[in-house]
Amino acid sequence: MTSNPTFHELADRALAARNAAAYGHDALITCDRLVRIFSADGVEVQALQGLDLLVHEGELMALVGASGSGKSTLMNILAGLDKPTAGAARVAGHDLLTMSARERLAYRRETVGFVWQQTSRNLLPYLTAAQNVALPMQLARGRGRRRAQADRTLELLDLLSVAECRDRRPHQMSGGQQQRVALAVALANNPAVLLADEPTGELDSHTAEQVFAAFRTANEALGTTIVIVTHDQSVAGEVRRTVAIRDGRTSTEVLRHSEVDSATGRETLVAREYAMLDRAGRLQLPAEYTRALDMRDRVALELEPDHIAVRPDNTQTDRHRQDLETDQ
Ligand SMILES: Nc1ncnc2c1ncn2[C@@H]1O[C@H](COP(=O)(O)OP(=O)(O)OP(=O)(O)O)[C@@H](O)[C@H]1O
Repeated sequence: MTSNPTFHELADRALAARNAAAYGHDALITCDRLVRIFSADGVEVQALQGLDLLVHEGELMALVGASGSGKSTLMNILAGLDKPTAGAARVAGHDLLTMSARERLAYRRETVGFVWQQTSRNLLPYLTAAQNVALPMQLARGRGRRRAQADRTLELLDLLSVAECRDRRPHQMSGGQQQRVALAVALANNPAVLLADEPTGELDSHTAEQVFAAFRTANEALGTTIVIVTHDQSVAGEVRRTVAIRDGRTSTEVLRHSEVDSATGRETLVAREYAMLDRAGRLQLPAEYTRALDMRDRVALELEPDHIAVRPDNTQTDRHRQDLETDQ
């Protein structure tokens, strides 16, 4: 039985709630119960159904999920190209729900950079690589400081190992070179966040590796926070954190860290999978786990000192067995 709280206890609780850090206060990207509903021909599609996600400054992380799970919807919202229906989304201090059209334009030019899957969507075909990289700087800051812009253009092309492409137009470059130049374009204004939607989707595995290496270089050398949507297992397997989206919500997360074998001195990457617990206490159990134990509709929970046990609901099978026994 719970006793009624005293006035002092209530006052302490109110103070603690006021002082509690807001969800995601120290994150660069905060998605808090994000909802996006599309209506087409009178039919509603809930592309995001209360998605929670935190990304911290300096992270390089991957988002994975089946087709239709909501990855592109989330990326378009983070890119400032689409608005959520409900919930909260903040990127580098910008509130993506309440931004004015003018702030949205500045946000897209200066706070986020993006690289899309289709190489043709990333680069202007009639400009050289160097002109493509310089363009966002000219649009954001006007035509002044041309020397500084030219220097930064060359630095970025050099950093991403495509300096030799500076005077070539997109059709004179390979697919991998185009994506690395696209990365330089996206980094031109030194964005806080770089978003990439299947950037290696149109490339063979060897070229994909080189392009992914360029993303890693950008993350390590410039400290840019990077979120990559990918189907590519070799990309998803190489980042420290992979978040899976299922039915418009974050479902599981794989964290990787390196461990050094004390005997051989060899370094290996160790991965561990976690399920996401949202703030309402909801948890998505992996489908293969629930299938393996034939868990449906209802499960039994038991609180143990250091874990919570989730067991199949045996009352249904017990009742079924009792029914059979009574029939005999
Ligand atoms: N503009 C739109 N109008 C109506 N429904 C949409 C729209 N955009 C997305 N959807 C729907 O929202 C859901 C999520 O789509 P989304 O494109 O975000 O998935 P995805 O995970 O990126 O898939 P894929 O890997 O195939 O690109 C899907 O059911 C999709 O049909």
